Amino acid sequence: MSHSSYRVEVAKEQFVFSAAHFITFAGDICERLHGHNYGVRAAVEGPLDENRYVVDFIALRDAVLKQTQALDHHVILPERHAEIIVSSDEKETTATFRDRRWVFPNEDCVILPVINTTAEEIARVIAERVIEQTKEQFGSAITLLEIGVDENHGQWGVFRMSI
Ligand SMILES: Nc1nc2c(c(=O)[nH]1)N=C([C@H](O)[C@H](O)COP(=O)(O)OP(=O)(O)OP(=O)(O)O)CN2
Repeated sequence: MSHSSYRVEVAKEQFVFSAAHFITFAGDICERLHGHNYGVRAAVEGPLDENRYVVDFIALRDAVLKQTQALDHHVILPERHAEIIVSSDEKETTATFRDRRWVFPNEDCVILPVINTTAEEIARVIAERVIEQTKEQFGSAITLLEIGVDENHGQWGVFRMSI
């Protein structure tokens, strides 16, 4: 049986956010704090509406842009890592990994509901927020949302959710 679908994609030059992070990998290796100029793209699938749109890609563009701007020029920290412990007081946010410690002004930080601040996990958080932000406008029109986050000129983490 053949299968056909419609899809809109947005991959704009403005979808860049410059942010600092560090991840752990291979069990107990913890990167040094470093930055990336992250790129983002988004795609939505679903049937065509009365405009012959899947969704208005201007609305999708604006929703993605809001999320990239929220991350731009911040330090991205994980909320759910077992060993990177993040805590904030009224002024500062402190992250620790074993005997290492980083301290930042609160306003410089974005703490995300992720285990590790990988491109894949950042993509998931952006996807969840885009869905939340557009749910009234897009309603039940969309069957799939995909968000890609590029860490370094072609190294993409992609999250796809069926809706
Ligand atoms: N699937 C994933 N793999 C990797 C991720 C990721 O998010 N998902 N992340 C990393 C690290 O964050 C790493 O810092 C990637 O940064 P990058 O600068 O690309 O790494 P390089 O060591 O190659 O840096 P250069 O400065 O370009 O030499 C790793 N893997």
